[in-house]
Amino acid sequence: KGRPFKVLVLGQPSVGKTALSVRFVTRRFIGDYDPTLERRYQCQRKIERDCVTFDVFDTAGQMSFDDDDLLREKVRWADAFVLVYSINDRCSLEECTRLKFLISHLASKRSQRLSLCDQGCGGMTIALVGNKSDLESERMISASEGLERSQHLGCSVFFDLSVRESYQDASKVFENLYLALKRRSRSPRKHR
Ligand SMILES: Nc1nc2c(ncn2[C@@H]2O[C@H](COP(=O)(O)OP(=O)(O)OP(=O)(O)O)[C@@H](O)[C@H]2O)c(=O)[nH]1
Repeated sequence: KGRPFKVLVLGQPSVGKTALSVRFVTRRFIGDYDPTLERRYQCQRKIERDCVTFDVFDTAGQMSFDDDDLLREKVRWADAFVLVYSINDRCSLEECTRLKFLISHLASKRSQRLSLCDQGCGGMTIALVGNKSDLESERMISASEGLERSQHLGCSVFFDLSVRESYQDASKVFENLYLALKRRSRSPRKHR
């Protein structure tokens, strides 16, 4: 109790990682940010009966992890992950797939080294988020394709949403991620 729930937000530049994190923490949609900065935000939410402190690490897109060491450090830090793509950019969805395999690889090395069952034998709690659904006319990835990909990648949470239009949806990403991790830690022996 009292330990923050640490969430790492990842994805290609300009998909809306900062917009999503800021929307969740402040309820506001803020249009433009300095793309070079990494930011960390904290906030508290009551979820079911728990008072949860969220620690959200919004990574800068440009460091899209060609450098494995940087990512390794962050994977070690995080309890759960949010992978963001933009529904009008297919490359950004492929980047989420790449990041999922990269973080799984780094996390499995971590649990092997420690030889412990960490959050369900190396399984990870991940949300896949397709952002900018307000740009319907530019859509390249349907919601059902996004959902299918999330299932294929073993993600616990999927949303096709617009951070611009919905605080509720942005907030649910983080809340559902917390609930998914909680469910999972209740059954720690379950393999994925
Ligand atoms: N139409 C629309 N634009 C959005 C939405 N969310 C974010 N944007 C815009 O997308 C652009 C990039 O948003 P950011 O939040 O800076 O994206 P990021 O992934 O943090 O980008 P980097 O910091 O470069 O990694 C900005 O111009 C936002 O206003 C959305 O839901 N709809």
